[in-house]
Amino acid sequence: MARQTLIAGNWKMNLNHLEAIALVQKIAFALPEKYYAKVEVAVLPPFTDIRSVQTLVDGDKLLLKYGAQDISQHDSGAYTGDVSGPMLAKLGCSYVTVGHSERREYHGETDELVNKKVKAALKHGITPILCLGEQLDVREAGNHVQHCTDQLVAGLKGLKADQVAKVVVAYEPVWAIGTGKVATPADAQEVCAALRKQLSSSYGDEVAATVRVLYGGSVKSNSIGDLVAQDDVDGALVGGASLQGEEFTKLCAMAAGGPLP
Ligand SMILES: O=C(CO)COP(=O)(O)O
Repeated sequence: MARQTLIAGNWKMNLNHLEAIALVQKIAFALPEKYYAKVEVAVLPPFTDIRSVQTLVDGDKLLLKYGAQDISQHDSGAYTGDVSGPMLAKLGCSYVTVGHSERREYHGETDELVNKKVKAALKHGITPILCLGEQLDVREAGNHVQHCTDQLVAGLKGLKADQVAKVVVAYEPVWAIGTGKVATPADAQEVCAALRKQLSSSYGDEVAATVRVLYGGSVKSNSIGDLVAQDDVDGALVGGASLQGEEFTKLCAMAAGGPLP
């Protein structure tokens, strides 16, 4: 089965719940339902917005999916500030990003913790979007492919093939995040193809052909088309451009092959 393109908007720490409602309404209004047949669209708001987004999506039967930006490795207990898989599942979250470079950098998340969080998401029926990617110095040294495949192997450690088949992988080179420097389609393809090859050698061709591999880093409506045209790029994890209704809608439409709504 062909992999369906996924565009996920990572809002990061932006927009309160009222602003979240306004943005989701804007997307729902501007992106006609026919586009959802070609592209799956998800938003990943801050925790405080999820309930409001859920109410809107359920109430208006929107085709838009939603999820969270982090998940605790624990199910419940004395873990101040954490939010658990059961809580996110109860809110109808379809996706959760795990191991985003900002969490690795600012919250000291290690591959080991990221691996636990991937397992926590799967345990509660939430699709983890396993984020990985190299810093600029790693790329300049020519070690980016090895770095990314190592992070993939570590993030999936201990999972069975049928579990891996449910994971989404997001290649986000750190030097491209929030910098306006989008990777070239060929650069994105190089790493995404290497990740798929790694999946194939660890879990078999069928799993490798099922897992969606996204690209993230300064993706805009004018760059998404050439990125998703690559064989191994199955969509994008979008930061800044996902905060603007019109631009995000345009980006989703372009990912669906157009035309603009
Ligand atoms: O980190 C990102 C998505 O997770 C990318 O952010 P930008 O699209 O703002 O570069």
